[in-house]
Amino acid sequence: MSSQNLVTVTPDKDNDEIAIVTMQRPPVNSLNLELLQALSKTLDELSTSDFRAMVLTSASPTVFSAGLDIMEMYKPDLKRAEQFWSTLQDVWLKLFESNLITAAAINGHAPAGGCLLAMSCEYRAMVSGKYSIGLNETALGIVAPRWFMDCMLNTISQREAEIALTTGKLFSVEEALKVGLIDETAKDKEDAINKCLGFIEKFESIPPLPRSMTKQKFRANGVQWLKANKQADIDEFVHFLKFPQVQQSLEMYIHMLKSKQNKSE
Ligand SMILES: CCCCCCCCCCC/C=C/C(=O)SCCNC(=O)CCNC(=O)[C@H](O)C(C)(C)COP(=O)(O)OP(=O)(O)OC[C@H]1O[C@@H](n2cnc3c(N)ncnc32)[C@H](O)[C@@H]1OP(=O)(O)O
Repeated sequence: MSSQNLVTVTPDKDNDEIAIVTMQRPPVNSLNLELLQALSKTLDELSTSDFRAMVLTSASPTVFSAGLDIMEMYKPDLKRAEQFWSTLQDVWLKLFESNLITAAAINGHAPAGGCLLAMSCEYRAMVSGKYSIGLNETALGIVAPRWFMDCMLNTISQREAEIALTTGKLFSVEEALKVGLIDETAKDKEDAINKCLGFIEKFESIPPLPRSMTKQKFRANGVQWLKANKQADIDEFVHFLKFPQVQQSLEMYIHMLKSKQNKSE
């Protein structure tokens, strides 16, 4: 699949000022360099378009996004790893600070980088079911970067965030609702999108510029550090990938994912 098709943008059927942005990298929308590049390009295009709002969702029936593609971190080509991390930083900054009203219709699992994308939006409706969402990096033997943490702190309390991150917690849909990691539950994807549209409607009579400036001021603390330390953050990521223990943890995690599949056959 060409990178152009990894993300689609379609106007909402009832309101052409709202973009439905769909990630479609089967099987689980894991965020590899190409999907991140497609998201980055989409966010650039949206920022200069007539759309005033976007709903981020997924074409998978059970997964919003499985987070970063682990294969980008396992025995990586270091030049590509740099580009990968830099593109992830850009996607996060563009989404977190977007002038548009942003909402996530979380139609399935959203671990780690998937949770980051959802938390970067202003509103989250998640389909009920046996899905999970959270920053589970420590469970993989890796450490969520500071800006992932800042993003979670913009969403739930510091105490809940610290416990969740140190334990690598993946919240069930009910737990996520209880701590405020999501705003609403939905019965299916269409319902989740409708709930996001309901949130977007609240801004019908609010002028866009003061709205987006207010949002960006609220979010400024979280982004300042990354903007000032972009290269240092890339260097740290690449350095981190060189640790044998990190590679070993990733290898074990990949085996675990594959054996999980064998068990259910
Ligand atoms: C000191 C400070 C230093 C800081 C430096 C930075 C350090 C690095 C920090 C990096 C931050 C990382 C963020 C991340 O996002 S890591 C990724 C975390 N993701 C996960 O843990 C999710 C893993 N996946 C799952 O749990 C399940 O796949 C899921 C529940 C999402 C769906 O389950 P389902 O049963 O539907 O699907 P399968 O498990 O059978 O998966 C289908 C195939 O997809 C492959 N897969 C799944 N997830 C990933 C992934 N994240 N990356 C790559 N590939 C993935 C899976 O292996 C199956 O593949 P095959 O069909 O080939 O077997």
